[in-house]
Amino acid sequence: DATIAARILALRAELDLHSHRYYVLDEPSIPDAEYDRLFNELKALEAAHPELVTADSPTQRVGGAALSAFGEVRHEVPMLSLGNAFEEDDLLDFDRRVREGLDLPAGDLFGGGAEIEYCCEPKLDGLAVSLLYENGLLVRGATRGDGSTGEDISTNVRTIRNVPLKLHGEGWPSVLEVRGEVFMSKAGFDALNARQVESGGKTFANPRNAAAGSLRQLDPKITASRPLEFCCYGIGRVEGELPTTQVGILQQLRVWGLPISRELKLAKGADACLAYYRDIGERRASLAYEIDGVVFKVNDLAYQRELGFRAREPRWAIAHKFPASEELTE
Ligand SMILES: NC(=O)n1nc(-c2ccco2)nc1N
Repeated sequence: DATIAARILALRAELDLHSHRYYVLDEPSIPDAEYDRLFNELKALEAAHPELVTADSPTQRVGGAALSAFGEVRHEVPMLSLGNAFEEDDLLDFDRRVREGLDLPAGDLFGGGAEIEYCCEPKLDGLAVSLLYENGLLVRGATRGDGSTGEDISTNVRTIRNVPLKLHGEGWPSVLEVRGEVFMSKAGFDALNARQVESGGKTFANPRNAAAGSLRQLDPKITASRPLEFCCYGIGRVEGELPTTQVGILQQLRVWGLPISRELKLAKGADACLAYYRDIGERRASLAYEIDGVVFKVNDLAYQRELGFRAREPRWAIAHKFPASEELTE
């Protein structure tokens, strides 16, 4: 009846708010035990009134039966990998190529000429994923695959606790494809391997393999049991309005409930990018997740479009890698 339906809607709204504060704002608002109590109350009410269940209810994260195979997804906007910089000079070359590509003055010996603004982030070492939202609802998830065709992992991405099943607030585009990295934290990885040893399951070599193996499970219940996280870093297909800078878009995605990197920064010019690279490099061991470099992207989207994509890599972005860690060379 109406009061039950109202209670169900109130519980969903409250649970979504707590998830948003916990996963996106990093400001938990209630103890986990209280969250679980509300969640169980909603689960019980929905079990008694199945006709009131909707796909965006927090109880609908873990799908049903295991798939026999993954469907295929065609990426309308190709998901490309990044070109690499290894040395400082490679980064300076990148900045020079960007300025040349935009017909901007190369800047005199003393670094004159308007500096290019870059959006800076750590390069998470997980696997790239596309999430498609239509009218604010999560309707599909896909792996990068070969950049043009990926695997449909929609039931599995729904089990990732910090992926919103429904966008927050309002004003989001009717079609919004977001791209980001699915990864496992160092602590989550260690705990998973410990559990695998206990249960006689196989252990994983590193968090990236663990994330890939967990996400590409045909049984969503296994994926749901793995400590996966998602971090947004860009967009694909969009029908509607978005801010006109990379940083502005990411900050807007966060408002709509999508998690972004807490290390996001705007840098003016190549020297500021080098300072960011050095700062993240110094803090790398203490980060909660594995990274293999940092990523610099031209912040102005009009500039990004003007620079376009060379063959298979964006001209407007570069991954600046750290030296491979010593254990890899043993
Ligand atoms: N792995 C990672 O953290 N990435 N990957 C990109 C990317 C890949 C292609 C365009 O952008 N950006 C970030 N922060």
